[in-house]
Amino acid sequence: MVVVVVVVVVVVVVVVVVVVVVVVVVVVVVVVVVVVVVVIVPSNKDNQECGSLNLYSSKFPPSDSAASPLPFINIIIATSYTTTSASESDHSTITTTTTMLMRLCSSARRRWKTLLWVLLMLVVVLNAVVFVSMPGSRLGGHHVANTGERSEVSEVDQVRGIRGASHLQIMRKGLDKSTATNSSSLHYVEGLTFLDPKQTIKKAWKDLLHDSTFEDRKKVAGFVYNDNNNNDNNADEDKRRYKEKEEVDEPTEERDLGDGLSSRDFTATRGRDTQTKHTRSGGKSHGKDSAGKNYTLAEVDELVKAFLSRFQGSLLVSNDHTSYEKFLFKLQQDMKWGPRLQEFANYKGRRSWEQFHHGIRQHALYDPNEPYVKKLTSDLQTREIVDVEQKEGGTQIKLMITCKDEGQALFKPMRFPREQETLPDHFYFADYERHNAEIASFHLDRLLGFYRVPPTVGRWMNISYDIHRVANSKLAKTFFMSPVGNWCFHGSCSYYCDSSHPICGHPIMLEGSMAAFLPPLQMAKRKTWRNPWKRSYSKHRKAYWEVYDDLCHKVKRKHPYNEGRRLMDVLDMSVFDFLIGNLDRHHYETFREFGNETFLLHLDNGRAFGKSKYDCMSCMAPVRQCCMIRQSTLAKLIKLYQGPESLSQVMRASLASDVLNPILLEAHLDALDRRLSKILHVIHGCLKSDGRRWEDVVIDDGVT
Ligand SMILES: Nc1ncnc2c1ncn2[C@@H]1O[C@H](COP(=O)(O)OP(=O)(O)OP(=O)(O)O)[C@@H](O)[C@H]1O
Ligand SMILES: [Mn+2]
Repeated sequence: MVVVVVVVVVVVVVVVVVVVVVVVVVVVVVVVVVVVVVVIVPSNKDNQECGSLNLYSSKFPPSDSAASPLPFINIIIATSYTTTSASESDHSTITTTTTMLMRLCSSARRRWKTLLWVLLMLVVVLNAVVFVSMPGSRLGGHHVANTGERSEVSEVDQVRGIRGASHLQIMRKGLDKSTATNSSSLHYVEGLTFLDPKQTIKKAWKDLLHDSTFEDRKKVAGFVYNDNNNNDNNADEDKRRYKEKEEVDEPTEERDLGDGLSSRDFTATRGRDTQTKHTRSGGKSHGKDSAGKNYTLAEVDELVKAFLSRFQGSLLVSNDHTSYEKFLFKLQQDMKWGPRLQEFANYKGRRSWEQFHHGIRQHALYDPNEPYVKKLTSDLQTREIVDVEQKEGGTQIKLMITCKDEGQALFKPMRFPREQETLPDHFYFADYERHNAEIASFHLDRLLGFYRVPPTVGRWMNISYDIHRVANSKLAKTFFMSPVGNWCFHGSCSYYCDSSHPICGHPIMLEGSMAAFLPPLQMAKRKTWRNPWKRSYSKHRKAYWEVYDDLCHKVKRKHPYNEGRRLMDVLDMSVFDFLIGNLDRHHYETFREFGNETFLLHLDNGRAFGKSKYDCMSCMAPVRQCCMIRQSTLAKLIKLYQGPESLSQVMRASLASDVLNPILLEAHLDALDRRLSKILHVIHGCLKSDGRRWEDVVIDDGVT
């Protein structure tokens, strides 16, 4: 009996002791965890991860610092950050406390083992329960331990949810994030206030944008960090080297320029005072290179002569001294425009982007003579930005920008300097896009009187103020500061959207192209068509038309190419792509409600102007294989060949209006003149071969 009583007492005492020990351990663990999570971890995080980024609020942490979704694992990780000794710093997730308990478990006598394991589990569960109910835990329902920001975050998220349905509707409800409270917590350009458009004296800012040279602006942009100044020196050095290389690379007598033409063919007529040539030098001088090289060809001179005598007296032929601008204006006097898009026909609106949508017609995207076009390009370049998100689709990062006037634009950032050409071993489809190619393509399209590219301008963006401040959370997470202190982001997409492909400011200002946004698809549906002369997009295969020459015969018989303007539009597109050097025209789009008798939208010209010394003769395959060209297009090309101004001259003058000028380096402008001659050479070849008549080759479909 006594023995039994003693045993019971001993057991009770032991149990009580164990319970007391466990309670003490639990209390200690809880206290440690609370101290670590509430006090140590946040400050530790700031110091460890934000580093030089502590200019920013908690909305700008590097994305990989995001907390683990499992809170108690977080605690353990956090504790191990601060308490593990050197020997234990193997990034395991075991805390000092849990290690202690585990050691106790393994060294205890067998009968206590089970009990201790249960206690260990209890401690872990308790940890979890305590953490889940703490502010700052994601499972607890709060994002950051900043209560002031909490409601705003969820409100913005809510708005974004609706935004998915109709962006414009939400914009119309007066969402203006530039004045929303989130900007208050974001110290966007501390220490760089002179670059902040809001704080800079307006005039100085205007001067910087409009009256300074490109070099001046680059210097200002790179002013803050020495590293960048060094980079500038390197860039200058590269430029010098590039120039020297250019001289070396200058086409020599023997060099084949494609399509069987060698530079000898061009120089053969150089200096020859033909009737067509002498007028070229009469053009207004724009500097050393403005006269351009003489790309006259004997065969082309012959074509021009025949054209002039054939169409003398019509609008297709002008006086030798008539400027190209005047010639184009006259030629297009009786241009067909057609009806407007139904949705916008009866609403002109006051804002430039509304008038742009109102101005879309069956036969052209815009009318360059309407005042809204100038207003639109200026708005795209200067309007305050109130919302930025990534535009889905396509391979490269592009941003959908909303300005304060609710106008929207597609922004493509600058990825590398203009001097950098497409690498020789890169396929066209692996090449980066160029913002300046988008801008230059708009100008060329307008000069050719096509009006099929949405108005596109250059814009300097303050990465922090214009983009990050108003970016949605998904995009905002990808912002960071590069090792030399440049502001960067990479967005999220299927290719090229990671930290090895950053888009960086210099140190904070970034160049890019802004293309006016077409009406939302819900209001004006578009149809995407496969280009019959699409490339294979394979390293190994060739497309049918690259192997056989008879694709045009097949295409001509097929709907919608067998009637109306469509085939001629595809040929115009081929001329356009050859001039800009764009191999990436896999598809084109049209506005559905205009049916097939409508113009083709020339969207996505970002891969153009990649190689100034190379002429993509295969881009001309549609024209060469069909041996056809629209009459008005030929007339414009001949006028530019004839002068008084060359294509490079009118392009140079047109591009000068852009804030990012120079848009194209001289080598690319020069290429335009060379390529123009080559197009006319192809047409000459068509007229000469197989006894083709003019009517078979030069097609008048009534579209000018
Ligand atoms: N100005 C615009 N307004 C509205 N939508 C546009 C505009 N420009 C382009 N888009 C749409 O966005 C899509 C993607 O644009 P774009 O083709 O320029 O991107 P991308 O990344 O170069 O594509 P890809 O990788 O296919 O070459 C286009 O197919 C077009 O439907
Ligand atoms: Mn593209």
